[in-house]
Amino acid sequence: MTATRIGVRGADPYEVVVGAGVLGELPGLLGDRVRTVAVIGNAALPEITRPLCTVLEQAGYTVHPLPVPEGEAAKEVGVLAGLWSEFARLGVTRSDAVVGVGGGATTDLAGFAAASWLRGVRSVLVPTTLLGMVDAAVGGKTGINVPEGKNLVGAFHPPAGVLCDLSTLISMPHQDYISGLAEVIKAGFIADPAILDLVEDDPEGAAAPSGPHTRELVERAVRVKADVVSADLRESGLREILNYGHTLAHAIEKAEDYRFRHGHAVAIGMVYAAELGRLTGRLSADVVERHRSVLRSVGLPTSYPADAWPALRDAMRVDKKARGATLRFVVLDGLAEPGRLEGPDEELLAAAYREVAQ
Ligand SMILES: NC(=O)c1ccc[n+]([C@@H]2O[C@H](COP(=O)([O-])OP(=O)(O)OC[C@H]3O[C@@H](n4cnc5c(N)ncnc54)[C@H](O)[C@@H]3O)[C@@H](O)[C@H]2O)c1
Ligand SMILES: O=C(O)C(=O)C[C@@H](O)[C@H](O)[C@H](O)COP(=O)(O)O
Ligand SMILES: [Zn+2]
Repeated sequence: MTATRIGVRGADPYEVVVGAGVLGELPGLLGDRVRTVAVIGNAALPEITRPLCTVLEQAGYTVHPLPVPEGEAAKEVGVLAGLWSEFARLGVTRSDAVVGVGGGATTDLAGFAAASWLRGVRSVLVPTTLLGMVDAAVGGKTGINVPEGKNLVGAFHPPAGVLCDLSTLISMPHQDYISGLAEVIKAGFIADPAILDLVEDDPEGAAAPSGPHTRELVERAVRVKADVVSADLRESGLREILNYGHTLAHAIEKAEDYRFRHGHAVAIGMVYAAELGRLTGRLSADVVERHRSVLRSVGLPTSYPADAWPALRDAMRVDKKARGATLRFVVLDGLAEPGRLEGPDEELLAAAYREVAQ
């Protein structure tokens, strides 16, 4: 089957290539001016990283594999500092490139390592999770976590290309795949409700990496993201819609010391945002219920402990959409009609939380 190429427009346009068995496309995305490639790969995925390094070596690149801890443990300043030392030792220059191979945690780190080294070297991202393909690797948000909050240190640094080889999804742990579905469903609520129809028609198929609609779901979600970031790379307005559900989600991730899957937190956060919309008279109860039903149909959580509220409320203060002490939320005025809720009062915030509390 041929690969699909989805363009991301902007000052430095690039392509997101989607298909099965497409790792051979990597040299084409790196370009022929690059000589040396630092491959920052999730250490738990040698069966993906090794063949990819071979593809690069056969294409004539000098390849330096740099394994990093799997998952969220990669998004730490110590790991990033270790990569800077490696870049210095290897003599990585501005004519070289970084390739990031792994889930969203790995590509966020690799992207930021590329953004920060020599004030920016070329990167190509090879996401190996559903979440990475439909969201993290596309759009140029890169970064790491700090104890004070999620993704608080980072940069906008668009990749030179993104390679989504659907065959890498087969080995994914089920719960991590489900976590990625939360971002797919998010794309459905904010922009492309056909995604919701596909999931609702066959939740079991949607929850399987080799399901009948996997490719269509990936491509639809990538198109949503590509269109948004093409119009607003630096999140000066439109891009905020991709943050639907994330204000509460990041607070949950912090409260759980980053051991709670991102997509699971986003699922709960979307129900919270939907409740904010309903309680302010902007969103119908039917659409709120649709959030719960579609998320639950694939096994995503929609509630969180009641006693967590004070800590979550405190953590939401550092949300990047906030302006000073004023919290700002992405809410829906209807399906695919994202809007903003500015400065909600404390009672409204707590009332919406009571609707998700268990
Ligand atoms: N930059 C962005 O725009 C953006 C968007 C969404 C999410 N994110 C970030 O992405 C991260 C979450 O990404 P994720 O869900 O991909 O998590 P992840 O990178 O932690 O990967 C999840 C798990 O899957 C394993 N894994 C990855 N690929 C595999 C494969 N093919 N086979 C078997 N196991 C595999 C990993 O080892 C890990 O244990 C969060 O840090 C989140 O903040 C960033
Ligand atoms: O690309 C974006 O913009 C997003 O908000 C996508 C989110 O799914 C993603 O989790 C992102 O990393 C969150 O960004 P943050 O700026 O809130 O840290
Ligand atoms: Zn997200």
